[in-house]
Amino acid sequence: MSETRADRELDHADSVAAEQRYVSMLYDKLDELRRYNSKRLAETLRETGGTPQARTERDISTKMHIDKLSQLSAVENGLCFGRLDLDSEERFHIGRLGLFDEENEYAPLLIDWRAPAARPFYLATAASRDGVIRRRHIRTTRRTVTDLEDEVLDLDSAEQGSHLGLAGEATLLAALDERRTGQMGDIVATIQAEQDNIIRSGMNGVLVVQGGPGTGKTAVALHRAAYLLYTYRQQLTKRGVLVVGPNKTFLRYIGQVLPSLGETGVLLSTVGELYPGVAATATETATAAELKGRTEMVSVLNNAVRDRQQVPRKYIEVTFDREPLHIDKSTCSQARTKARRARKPHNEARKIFRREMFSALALQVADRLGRDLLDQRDIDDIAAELRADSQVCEVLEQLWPEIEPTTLLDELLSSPERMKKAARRYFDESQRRAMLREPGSEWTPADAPLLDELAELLGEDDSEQQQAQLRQEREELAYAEGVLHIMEQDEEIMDPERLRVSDVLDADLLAERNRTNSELTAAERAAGDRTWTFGHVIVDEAQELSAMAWRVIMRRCPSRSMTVVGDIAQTGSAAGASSWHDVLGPYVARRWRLEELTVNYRTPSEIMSMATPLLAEMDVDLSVPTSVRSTGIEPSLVRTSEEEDTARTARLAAEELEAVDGGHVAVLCPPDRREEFGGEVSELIPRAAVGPRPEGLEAPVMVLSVDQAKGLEFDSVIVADPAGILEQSPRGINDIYVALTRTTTRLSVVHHGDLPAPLGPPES
Ligand SMILES: Nc1ncnc2c1ncn2[C@@H]1O[C@H](COP(=O)(O)OP(=O)(O)OP(=O)(O)O)[C@@H](O)[C@H]1O
Repeated sequence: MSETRADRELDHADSVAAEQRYVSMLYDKLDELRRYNSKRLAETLRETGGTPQARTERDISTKMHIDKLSQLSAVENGLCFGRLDLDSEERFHIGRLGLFDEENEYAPLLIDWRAPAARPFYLATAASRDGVIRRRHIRTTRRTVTDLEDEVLDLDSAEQGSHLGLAGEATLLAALDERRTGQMGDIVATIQAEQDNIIRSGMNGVLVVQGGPGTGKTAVALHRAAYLLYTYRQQLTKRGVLVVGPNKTFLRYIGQVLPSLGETGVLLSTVGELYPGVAATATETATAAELKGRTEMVSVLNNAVRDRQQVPRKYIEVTFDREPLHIDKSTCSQARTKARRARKPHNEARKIFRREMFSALALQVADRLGRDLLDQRDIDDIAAELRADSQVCEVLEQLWPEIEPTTLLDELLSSPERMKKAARRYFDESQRRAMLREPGSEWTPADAPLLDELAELLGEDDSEQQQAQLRQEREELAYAEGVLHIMEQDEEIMDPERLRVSDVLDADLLAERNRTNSELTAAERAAGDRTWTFGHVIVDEAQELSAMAWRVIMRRCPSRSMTVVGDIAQTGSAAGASSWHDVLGPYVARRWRLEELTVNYRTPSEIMSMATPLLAEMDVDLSVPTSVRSTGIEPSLVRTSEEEDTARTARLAAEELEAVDGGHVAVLCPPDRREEFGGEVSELIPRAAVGPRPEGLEAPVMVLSVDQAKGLEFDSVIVADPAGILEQSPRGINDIYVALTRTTTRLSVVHHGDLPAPLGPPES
């Protein structure tokens, strides 16, 4: 007898009910663990005194319970999302962390998605089952099971399978159709096979992940960080993992993904922030940024440092011991050669220069007094007097000053003479002029790698350490506040009657305890330390980095255990990459491996049909990713007049905001018209955010230039004045390509005059 629809619905309801029982049991287990850790933490925090060793042990156990609690609170949503039924009649539930049954020989109740046993959940196909007969996707809202999707892996399904080989297609599409929230979410429940292979690729060496827009490169990179931390925990907790992103807005956009996977020990940073103590956020011309990003700058900076190691033309006369003393060319020249030969950074070699100078000058003074009458002790005394003499010291300071990276770079970039001396072999006059600026100007992102390079050439100094210390203290405080917050949340869930943690501890006190026990995670310590080297480095939007920025990153990762993620076709900055080989060759020759992602999860096929022809215009040999979704919504072309285009765009933004019903809209326009469009849009939609402010991600509408929207996505995108974008960008077509592919659903192009050629033929 054939199964009726009603039968199937009944079966489905039974299955949902059975899964609900299992999932509820898992949440009970989670609560039990939270209660246990919370109690243990409260106990350790209340203990005082004891031997230093007892204190250290207590601190370690405090830290352990805190980490465990934050991990347990991170997995609250979507704790369990899958089940595997195997040929062997075994059944495993898959989720965000591992849970075990202590009373039953630690049998697994829930398998961490990163464990080898969970792998078939992502990889098994009907053609290659790996012992799996059924894969079940379990959808939940809070603690309630809302739906199930079963994939029976048999030959029938192998024949009917999705043409893109997608696993859990309905669950995947449901996830992709959700409104965007302004924050990237994790994809742990719906990782696809090609993504899983990259996530679990071995840690050593450089892995390059090339993929078109929306192929999940960022998502994959972050899940890979979580996977590596799980698999190589010992190695990586010591040195930490660094994720480098293009700007602060992007970092804020991706900031919740790792915590939602229970990982907090990862440092997210821009290249600029890797130089602690300096906010490199000012803007400058694209030309200046591009020139500063070239490798020639290494020689320029080297010259600029050597230019601070002077010898007088003849001599400089000072009065010492009421007699004239000549600080002469030959003495200085010999001391300088010795100091340079030591091959130490300038500020460290300075000590050698001074030591040589004081000894030589002491001999000069001794000669004057009659050297035969003096023994070595007398000469040492003279040298000591010279060291204490302010006039002598002042001259030596002029000849070989102690100098900080910020001072040197500021003086170099604001002095045509210094620039000429250091850069004339590499940059012509107009290029040098393009880099010049007022003394004391704010730092730009392209300055940060130069400061970092200079820090290497000059050597460490105290001020940098002090800044690092300050920053660390701030972070400790923020961390402690976070801990209290987590503990309070847990208390709220479990035991409202108990003494609140904040009644016995405050954030300052907890930060103080952390400071003394120095049990910060590697990532937290690394944030304030320029010389920190990481266990693994992940670089996102890697195509945008200049040659100088790559040098900073490579210095942070001498092991070259790296994941480099990007899309050569999306390179927007003139200093960015046009081939991975050019970028990586200088550091690892050909020893890097390439993986490609081929499926576009973000941009619907209707929009890719408009974006794809642009690839042909770029000088890149890349295939177009295939869209998973089509929405039936064609891109809309809105022709307007030059005078009207801002007002029309603003009206359209308001209409789109209604259409996306609680979703997010972006207006992407040429950089120099951002304020103009921003002003008009804000008048109509006061909550709109103009420019790349991280908190702008929460606004319903953002007005951005294309480079500021890199890596982000929106429910609706309006590309305003495409001709202006093409004209103003060093890689205009790439920018239009990026702009068109930021949308998950709706796209409009507002143009005056004919639509620029790459977007289609002129309208009749
Ligand atoms: N397996 C998946 N399951 C669910 N969503 C996914 C999956 N893979 C990617 N996505 C979603 O697709 C969108 C694009 O992902 P992501 O931003 O990582 O792509 P990208 O390759 O970095 O894009 P771009 O280079 O254009 O910035 C995101 O919303 C992401 O959550």
